[in-house]
Order: sequence, then C-alpha cells, then structure tokens
Amino acid sequence: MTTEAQILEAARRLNKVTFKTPHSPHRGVSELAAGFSPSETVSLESLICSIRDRDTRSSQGKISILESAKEIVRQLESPDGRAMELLMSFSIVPTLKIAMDMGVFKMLAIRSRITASEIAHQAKAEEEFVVRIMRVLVSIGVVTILSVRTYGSTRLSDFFTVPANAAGICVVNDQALRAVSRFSEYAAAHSYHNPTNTLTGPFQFALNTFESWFSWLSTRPHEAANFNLFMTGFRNSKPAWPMQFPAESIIFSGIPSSQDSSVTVVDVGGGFGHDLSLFAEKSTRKPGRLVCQDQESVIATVPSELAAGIEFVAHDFFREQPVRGARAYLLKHICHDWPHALALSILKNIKVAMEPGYSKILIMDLVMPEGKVPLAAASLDVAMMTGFSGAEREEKLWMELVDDAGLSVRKIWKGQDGDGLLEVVLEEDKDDITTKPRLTIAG
Ligand SMILES: C[S@@+](CC[C@H](N)C(=O)[O-])C[C@H]1O[C@@H](n2cnc3c(N)ncnc32)[C@H](O)[C@@H]1O
Repeated sequence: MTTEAQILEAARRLNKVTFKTPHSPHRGVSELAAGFSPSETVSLESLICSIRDRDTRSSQGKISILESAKEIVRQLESPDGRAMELLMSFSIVPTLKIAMDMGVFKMLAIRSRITASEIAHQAKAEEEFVVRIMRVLVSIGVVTILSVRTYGSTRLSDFFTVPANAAGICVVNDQALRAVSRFSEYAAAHSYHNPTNTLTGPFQFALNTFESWFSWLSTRPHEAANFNLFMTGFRNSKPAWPMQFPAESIIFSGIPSSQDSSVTVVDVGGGFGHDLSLFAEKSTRKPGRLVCQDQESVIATVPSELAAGIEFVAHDFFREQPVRGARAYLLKHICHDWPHALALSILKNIKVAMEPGYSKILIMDLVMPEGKVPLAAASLDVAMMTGFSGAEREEKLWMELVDDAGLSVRKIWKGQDGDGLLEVVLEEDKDDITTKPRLTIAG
C-alpha cells in the first residue's frame, strides 16, 4: 500500500479529514506527496494512524514515516516555541566547530561516555565552558547526556569524526557563514534581484573583496584543504553517484570493451578525483582512461593515496577543453557554482571538444522540485547564491541553460532528495547516439 493510500485509509477510518473537492478525495494527500500542502490540514490523529502499519525496514518506508513524523511535530509545536528555536539555531554551527576543535567527537568515539571535567582536562578548557557547549549539542541530539555532566556518543557524533564531515563543519563555519553574514543588507541594496556577477556578490560584499570564492581559496591553503576534503565526502550519507544513477550503462552502453584505452570520463572541476575513483570502483568492467581536471592549486594538493588510476591535469574550465572526443565530460556540482552566463561558457568550452554521435556531458546537480524541498537543498541554494552568485536550478532553468549552449538534454535521471543527472548531447545527437570512439589530448 502506498503512503497516500495509507494516509487516506486512516483518514477514512477516523472520518477526520475532509478534502477540498469531495469528488476527488485523493487530492489533498497527493498534493502532500508531490511537495505541496493540501488545501486542508491532515489531522494529527490520521497522521499518527498512518505511520503505524508502515514498513520500518525499507528505505521508502523510513522516508515516509519521517515525513509524517515531521508533520506531526509541526502540528504539535507552538509557533512561538518553534520561532524561538529557529532564531536561536544561530548557535549550532559555531558550537559544533568548538566541540570538534576541543576533540569532543573523537573522545566520545574512543570512550563512548565522558564527563565534562575529562573533556576540560584533555582540551585544556574550563569545565564550565565545556558544559555550556555540550548543552547545545545535547539539545540537538548530537550527543546524549547520561547523567549530570556525563555525555554519550551518538551516530551523529561518530559522523563528525570522519575527516570529510569534520571539514564540512569548518567550511560552513569559516567560509559559508561569513559569506551569508551580510546577505540581507546585500539583497536590499540590490533590490532583491539574483546576483549575476561572481566578483561583486554577497561573498565579496561580506568579506570586502573583489576575489571570487575559488580565487580566495587558492591563496589560503588551510581553508582550501578543508573545502576540497569536504567535497570528497559531501553528501556521503547518500549512495555514491554511480549507484544513484545507472552510470555504467549511461557511459558504456554500446562501447565494446576493446576500447578500454580511450578516455572514458573527463571529470571537469573534479577536485581530488573522488568521483572518478568511485566510478572505477563500482564499474564491472575496466573503466578506460579517467582524467580529472581542476585548478592548478587543487591538482597540486591531490593526496597521493587518491591518485591511483587517474590522470590529473590542471585546466581552467573557462578555456577550451583540451581532451577531444571523450565519451563523457562530468560536471558534478560545477554548474550550481556559477550564474547563467558563466555556466553557459563552461558548457560551450566542452561542446567544441565533443565528438558528434559519441560524446556526452553528464551534469550532476540538484534538479530543484517546484514543491517543498528539504531544508538542506533550499539552504544549499542560498549557499550557492551567497558564495558564488550561483544557483540550484529547476528543470526549466536547466533546459534553458543547455538549450542556450546549443546542446540537448537527452534524459534527466532523478536520484535521491532532488539529485539529478542530466545526460546532455550535441543537438544533432538528440535521438540517437552511436559509438564512434576517438581519443586525442591536445596541447
Ligand atoms: C563544488 S566543487 C565540486 C568538486 C567535485 N566536482 C565534486 O562534485 O565533489 C567545485 C570545483 O570546481 C573547481 N573549479 C573552480 N573554478 C575552476 C576553474 N576555473 N577551472 C577548473 N576548476 C575550477 C574547484 O576547485 C572545485 O574543485
């Protein structure tokens, strides 16, 4: 039984829910499932009932329970209580950063329970200060409190011991929060229009600079190391991209394995090559040549343990793509960093290198649903706007972008939580793509 059917069934039993159109009782429930609020609120009782019979083991069952549980919480909490909680959430990221810097998450991973005085001793901190920081972490469920001033680990505190996730705290605390710090002032001064210039956006306004975030990073090794490390594990709560999308069939379909020596994938702006490593790891056949391109400053710091099997090349994606006729050019979390005109330039610079009838561009980014999206996705869009004058795009904006580049979207693959993969081909290849492998690396 589907989620909608379960909610509806529970509603019928309780006879508590009336939907706007009496002749189409599914209406309110399907609006909810599509990310739109039903015209009339689904009652608390029916929401609670609807959870009862759901499968607690399947991921779909868990997602639907979580959605209903969130709606139950929303109905139970008072607006003033919730408003206060929202306003006071300013403390969360700095508190996480301080706890991480004091080594709390690592201590908890080793000991699983630890007292404030032990934390204070190990971190050379004042115990009363530790207690105040831990209070916030307990309230948001990052750690538990087992008895007075004694704390326990959770799955979240363990999560923040993973270096890429810890780097995420640093990037948000030291970089994204700074970029957003004068956002409302910036927005008012720009009459509430989307920023379109990467050198005069909210980031530059807040930091009093004319440097782009990426150029700012290129001269700050500590911040850059955190940024690049965060990217290697970004969203690692989700399945790896070659599992979320049928990467192998999109890339290999129709290519005989004898052509394994040609360039299969060029990861444009690929950071440390982590997405190519995942592709090679999940691939059931030899992946062929994999090329990772990024800025010189990033390529120079690729950790050697990540470099196996990948060719790393410094390349500015605002210049013509030197690898001609690769099967796939991957743009993962690239276009969202740039406003339309610059995202267009990135696409056009790849287009000239594409082999008609063979090459594809794989754009991986959020495809923003038009209804309700999770806070993480909505906030990521704000991070793109404030940090880079970029944007998370809805389907129609993606179509416009690809169309303006003189390319065609062959298919949009939908993944988890709004993740999307756009399979983009040359205009003339829209309906059919044959396999005519070529390999050249110019320059
Ligand atoms: C948001 S990160 C995405 C990294 C990776 N594709 C991923 O999904 O994890 C954007 C990447 O673009 C790179 N980048 C920024 N400007 C660039 C440029 N002009 N040429 C090449 N790479 C660039 C950054 O160094 C960074 O690695």
